[in-house]
Amino acid sequence: MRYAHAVADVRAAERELMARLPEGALMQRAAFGLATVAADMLRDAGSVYGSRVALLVGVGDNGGDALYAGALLAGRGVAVHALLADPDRAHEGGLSALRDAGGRIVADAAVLDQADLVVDGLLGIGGRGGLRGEFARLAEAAHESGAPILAVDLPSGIEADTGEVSGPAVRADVTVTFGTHKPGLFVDPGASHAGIVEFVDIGLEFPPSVEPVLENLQVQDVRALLPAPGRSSHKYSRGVVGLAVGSERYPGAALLAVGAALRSGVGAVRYSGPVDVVSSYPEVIAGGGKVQAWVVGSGLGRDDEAVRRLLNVLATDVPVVVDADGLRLLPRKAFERSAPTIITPHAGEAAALLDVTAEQIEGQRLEYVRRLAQSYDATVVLKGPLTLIAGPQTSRVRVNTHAGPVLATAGSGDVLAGIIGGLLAGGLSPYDAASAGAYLHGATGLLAARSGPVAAGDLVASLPLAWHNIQE
Ligand SMILES: NC(=O)C1=CN([C@@H]2O[C@H](COP(=O)(O)OP(=O)(O)OC[C@H]3O[C@@H](n4cnc5c(N)ncnc54)[C@H](OP(=O)(O)O)[C@@H]3O)[C@@H](O)[C@H]2O)[C@@H](O)CC1
Ligand SMILES: Nc1ncnc2c1ncn2[C@@H]1O[C@H](COP(=O)(O)OP(=O)(O)O)[C@@H](O)[C@H]1O
Ligand SMILES: [K+]
Repeated sequence: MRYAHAVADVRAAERELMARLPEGALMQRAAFGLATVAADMLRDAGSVYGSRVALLVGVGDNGGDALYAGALLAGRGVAVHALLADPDRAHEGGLSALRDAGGRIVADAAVLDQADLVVDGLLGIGGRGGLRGEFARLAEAAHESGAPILAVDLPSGIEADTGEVSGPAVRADVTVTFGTHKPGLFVDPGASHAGIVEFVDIGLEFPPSVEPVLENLQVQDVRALLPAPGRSSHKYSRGVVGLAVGSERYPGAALLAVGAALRSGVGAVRYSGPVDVVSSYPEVIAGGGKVQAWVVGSGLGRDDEAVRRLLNVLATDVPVVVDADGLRLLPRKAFERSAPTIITPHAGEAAALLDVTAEQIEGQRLEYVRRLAQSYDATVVLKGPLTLIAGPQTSRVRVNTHAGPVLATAGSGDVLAGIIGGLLAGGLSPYDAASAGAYLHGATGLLAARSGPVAAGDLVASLPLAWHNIQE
């Protein structure tokens, strides 16, 4: 598992560690990690020795990290130039280290045009709001230069705790983050500014009483969650999932969701609805019956019959996944259920559920995924390039990073709903089913994309191998 911690907790962990270390040791660790990544980038682009690096330096320790890393690079034969957002307030120790190593402090931003790499040390976890004044001008000039940008700790201008971006902000190619991930590196729009995130361990420790803000499942976490049939398993003990999805108008949604559910580790799949799924999937049991979880909503349409099918499912006492049209039809009180509910909105559906705009959702995804979980008393899968999962009982949010834009194809959401439903019937908790489901869905996309452009049916076809690869 990877974790992201709140700034206040990072500061506390930093204080605790600093008290046990010689002064400046922590910044040296950060700077060493930063310089190592910078040197790797320079080497990949040609060579370290003889290359040119420009540092953007703010007024806090983030700028200090950049200056000390610049000194290390200068010691390896790199021409390092530092541009200071506020020369009177730049990190003193860092400035002298850079000068002593042969680096130069300059006022002319033209150095950016010759740079092989720009290091963004304008703002770190002390930043608030978008970049102001000279900070914004330096960032703008760096973008215009076209040089690759390496952000220190996080791209300057993004909110570390939320990923919100309320003004000018750096768009980095790579971000080196220290001690723990920052929530803003996992939540859009901030995460989309970070590029590839490299983690540098500086020895920060978090006591068990400190809750991370975000959890990011790794392959071994998903492996531990996926149900594995045992010697004495039978089809009913493995779980039966029911799907009330698809309609005469949207038959494809039923085929996709059912196809995915069949490959999600369950013992059997029941289908309730007007679509002929049995011709394509003879394994399916047509009609209702006892199930351990339901999926409802994908391709349901929005007519009276759709409402009837939705309410029938919501009236059951088993966990339910509500997707797509089901979310549009949902009366708020329908969530007063005896069993858990999972909802799988994209930003547009989330906006309708909360009576706000999709832009508001996209701008504050962490805030809104939590708000949805609270106000609907449901586990929420807020879909997008980085899908967030929140539960009604926990303030911890999970994020799925194992995905790619290949998933942005019609019917992809139906596949996800089928996978989550299957995992739910297989006995996973709603929170685990939703987060492992998002990972597995992402894995099908990444796998299918190896053979070229991908249709949602290819995600279904890739599910067995994606599952197998996770189990290896
Ligand atoms: N914690 C750790 O474990 C370790 C931390 N380390 C490093 O320290 C970094 C944090 O350093 P930090 O606390 O000095 O804050 P930092 O972000 O450099 O500067 C904040 C200052 O900028 C200003 N300012 C704010 N917003 C602004 C805006 N929008 N536009 C313009 N200016 C703005 C504001 O000043 P103001 O002008 O408001 O007085 C504020 O005081 C951290 O990210 C990591 O890199 C590592 O060295 C080792 C381990
Ligand atoms: N750019 C992207 N990168 C990664 N995943 C994406 C991206 N765009 C969409 N997705 C994922 O693809 C799926 C799309 O689902 P949805 O919006 O319901 O589409 P549809 O209704 O066409 O099935 C979601 O799981 C979402 O997280
Ligand atoms: K930065």
